[in-house]
Amino acid sequence: MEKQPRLLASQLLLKNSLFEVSLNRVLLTWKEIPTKKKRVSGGIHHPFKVAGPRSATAALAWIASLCRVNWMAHNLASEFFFMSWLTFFITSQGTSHGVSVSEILAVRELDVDSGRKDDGRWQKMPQKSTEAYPYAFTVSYVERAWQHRWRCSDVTFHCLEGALCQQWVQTIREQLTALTSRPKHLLVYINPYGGKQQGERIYEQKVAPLFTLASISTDVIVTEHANHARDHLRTEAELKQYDGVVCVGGDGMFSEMVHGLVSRTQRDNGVDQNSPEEKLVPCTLRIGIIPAGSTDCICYATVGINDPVTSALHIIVGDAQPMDVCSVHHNNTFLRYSVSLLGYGFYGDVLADSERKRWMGPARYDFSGFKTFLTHHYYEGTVSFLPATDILGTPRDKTRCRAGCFICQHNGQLYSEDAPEICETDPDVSDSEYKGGWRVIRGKFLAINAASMSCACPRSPKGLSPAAHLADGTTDLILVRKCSRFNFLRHLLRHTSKYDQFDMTFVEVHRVRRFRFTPRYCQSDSELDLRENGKRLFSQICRDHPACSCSPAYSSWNCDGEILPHAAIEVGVHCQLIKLFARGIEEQPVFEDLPNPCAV
Ligand SMILES: CCCCCCCCCCCCC/C=C/[C@@H](O)[C@H](COP(=O)(O)O)NC(=O)CCCCC
Ligand SMILES: Nc1ncnc2c1ncn2[C@@H]1O[C@H](COP(=O)(O)OP(=O)(O)O)[C@@H](O)[C@H]1O
Ligand SMILES: [Ca+2]
Repeated sequence: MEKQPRLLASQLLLKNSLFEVSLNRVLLTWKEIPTKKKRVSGGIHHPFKVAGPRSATAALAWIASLCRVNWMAHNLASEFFFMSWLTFFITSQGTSHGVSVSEILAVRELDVDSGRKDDGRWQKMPQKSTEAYPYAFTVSYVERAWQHRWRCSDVTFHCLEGALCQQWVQTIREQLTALTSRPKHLLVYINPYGGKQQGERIYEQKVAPLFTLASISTDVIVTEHANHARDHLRTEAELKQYDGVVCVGGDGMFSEMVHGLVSRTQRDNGVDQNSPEEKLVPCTLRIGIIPAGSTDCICYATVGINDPVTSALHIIVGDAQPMDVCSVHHNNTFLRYSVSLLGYGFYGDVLADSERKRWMGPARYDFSGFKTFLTHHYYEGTVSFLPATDILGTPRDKTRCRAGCFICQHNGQLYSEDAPEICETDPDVSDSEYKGGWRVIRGKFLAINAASMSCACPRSPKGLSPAAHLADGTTDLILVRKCSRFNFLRHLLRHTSKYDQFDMTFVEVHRVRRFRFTPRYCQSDSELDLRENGKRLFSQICRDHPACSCSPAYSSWNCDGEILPHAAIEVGVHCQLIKLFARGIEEQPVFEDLPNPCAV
């Protein structure tokens, strides 16, 4: 990294030891000044002094718990490396600590005499420092914890003189003000009925205090009915005064934000959403999501964890992650947008069944998932798709979409240059054909899924399509053909293990820019409206299947947790149409459970 000029450098007291503290445009660092008196015996006390547990006993307990968790999570070989790394970590004499200025949340002066911070919070002051170093300031910053979690950590420095203390506070504040990507004013929507109905509590207890700490002002709306947030965003909200919109809820609530914002942007720019070929205008406002839902796959796949504090901190530091959005049309009429899963067959049936069991909370998906698995329905139809052949990456890659993803950058660039679509030559598949660059596949499917991102969630930490990208302008079309119950179970279980769910003869996956689906029994003139005419056409099917152990003619589409009213749809991907307050999943050291000691 280019050496940055120092803005400030002082000797300050931290936990009764003198530290050389320095600040430049990118880093705040503090390094203990060794004195004979303060020499620390046994390495364990030292590295944890600032960033970890507050005593050696606590540190040992903490390490023990990490080992326990790690033992369960990793195999023996990785355990060995974990212990070697930990031994190195414990015995190293590193005493420098650093935090990136972009991850400082706030700085405040401390009223040492009263032992009270200027935000009204109390803290215990060490006796020695109050006497010798009577002025103090506290820096709150992002600390990385286990499995992609972020936490707010504090470090308090004590100064000999009040002027020096003020100079530090003022300089850090100036640095923070210069970070223009940080939001100052947010519009927040809370769904009080999402997930375990904890949205309001989560916001009040975990998120609002962090926004206050970071001097972010908010207008908060607790939604009163479904689509309240969508309609407010689309028509009423005075968006110019906000730096972003935030929802507290699940993927359904996030979908409302996307619909409100995307529709508003198209309307303001005179774009007709009903035309499937229309190029949509990207939204400028960023969307934040505080997870309080049932699946929380948007958070899981963009941040790495469904943790409200982590998501709030990503909003505060002003992260920006572009994301693809699929538009779904039927007969040149706009139906919905999708950012995660479009699923026909299995996931459509799970959703349709689970909607009647909302009272069960998130467990409804497990119940309906099991029930749908037992029914084992398949659906006939034709899938046509435009393969994305001009891009980097395939759905079978081992690499994953991570923070600063090169594939998303590269393919996003291609998309904005409107690169021509190139098509493969004839395939050697009996029930598929090519038509003008489109590939056509007819068959009987247990599931047809389009994953525009990995769709990782607590039920499936690697997701429906582990190598899918958040912002590459494509969606991964997964076709699961009719197979035995046993094989389908094997396929489903592979979503929860390290084994490849696509490496099965009845599963195929294609990275596509557009696709269409037409169910076999689709009436071309008056297309069946599933919402009004939800009954399944068993009688038609039974003529084809005399034994009558058959499936209904139609499933429904699960579009990010909403049921679509039509089975025949056309889908197009709009590259990087929206931006989230996120940065993609950060790469972590091999042993993810360890905190980052911020050593420089
Ligand atoms: C026998 C073991 C089966 C394990 C299968 C696990 C596969 C799970 C993949 C789930 C992908 C979920 C993609 C996200 C979909 C959400 O948009 C949607 C709505 O979420 P929310 O608003 O929070 O309610 N969730 C679902 O459709 C749930 C699907 C669950 C299927 C078991
Ligand atoms: N106040 C409300 N009352 C009823 N439904 C609501 C309300 N606010 C939002 N919704 C709807 O609730 C649905 C589920 O919300 P979501 O936050 O995604 O929770 P979950 O993850 O449990 O499905 C969304 O489709 C949203 O439109
Ligand atoms: Ca994508």
